[in-house]
Amino acid sequence: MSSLPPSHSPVAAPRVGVLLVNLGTPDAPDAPSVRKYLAEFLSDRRVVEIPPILWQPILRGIILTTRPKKSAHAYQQVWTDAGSPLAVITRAQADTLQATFGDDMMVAHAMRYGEPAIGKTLDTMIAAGCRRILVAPLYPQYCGATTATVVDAVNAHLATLRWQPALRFVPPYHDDAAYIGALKTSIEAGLATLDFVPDVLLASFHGMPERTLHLGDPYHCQCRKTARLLSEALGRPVDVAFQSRFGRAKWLEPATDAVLTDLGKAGQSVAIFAPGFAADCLETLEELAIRGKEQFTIAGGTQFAYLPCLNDGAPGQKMLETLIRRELAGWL
Ligand SMILES: C=CC1=C(C)c2cc3[nH]c(cc4nc(cc5[nH]c(cc1n2)c(C)c5CCC(=O)O)C(CCC(=O)O)=C4C)c(C)c3C=C
Ligand SMILES: [Fe+2]
Ligand SMILES: [Fe+2]
Repeated sequence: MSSLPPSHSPVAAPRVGVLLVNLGTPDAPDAPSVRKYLAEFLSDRRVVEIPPILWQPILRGIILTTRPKKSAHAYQQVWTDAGSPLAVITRAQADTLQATFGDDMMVAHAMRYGEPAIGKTLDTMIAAGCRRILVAPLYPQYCGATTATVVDAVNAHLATLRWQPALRFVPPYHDDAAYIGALKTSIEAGLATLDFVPDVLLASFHGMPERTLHLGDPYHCQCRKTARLLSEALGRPVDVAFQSRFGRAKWLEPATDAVLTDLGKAGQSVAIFAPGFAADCLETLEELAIRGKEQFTIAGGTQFAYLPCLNDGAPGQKMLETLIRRELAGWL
């Protein structure tokens, strides 16, 4: 540092950085905060592929005037003293990895929508000396609406920089032995706490418009492959359903709510879990554990269990460490 001319901007010692990225969540469980979040999320052309000239009037005129109040009510059911579950858990995942890797490496987290924003977090990492950054989109199954939009946002920020860091991305891990093994351990631990043996194990993945499958998005096939490998690892069948339908288009089927209703009517017991979510969030805690249970019970079902996501538990953290160490080869 001492050899730099006085006019030279300060240069931190070089480090490797890891950036975990998840979807994002509102700042508070109230309608204005949810509106701000949904406006950013649903304006992403990777998420809603309708041309903006047609979509923006629908978004601004209908969706953002009606949905925020309803969604805020849903967020209130799952909000914690520390904040939105997705934010709390993602932060804990990054903090635990930071402790694992130690101070030679910097572990940060960011959200694709809302805070902490990807651009600002990359700036902080670069200012701290991260000249090599590994970005880990926390989506096991690749999807244009999730993984690709993270890659787009990171690259868009790099396009604004004079001095770019070297960049790598953790690839989708839907069939990785470390991921399947972590799911198996976590699901078996969850099943061991139940006072019944479920007739059906149901893996619920976030849905997508069906047309994305026909357009070549590998998401559907990767969800199916995860379920098949998990079924082989557990040594028993795993059924698949897709949740959280949004809008009027046809989405991937079968729909989770319809499957739960059918299982309730048939008098079958169920343990449901969401392997596509790295962290519990609105879509798992409210849609599955609360509303899904209601749908199942109203249909006549009696034995229902929701098993948590990998979150910041030991199996999930070990898996993230394994994936990250592998992708850092030659950098550490
Ligand atoms: C895990 C993968 C996800 C895919 C694929 C995905 C696609 C997708 N989602 C919407 C619309 C909404 N999703 C919402 C919440 C939400 N979605 C994911 C993940 C995926 N989405 C997560 C982790 C969350 C939870 C965020 C949280 O704060 O806990 C919402 C907001 C909530 C609501 O108003 O219902 C919407 C809207 C679309 C349209 C889409 C693909 C086209
Ligand atoms: Fe979603
Ligand atoms: Fe498929």
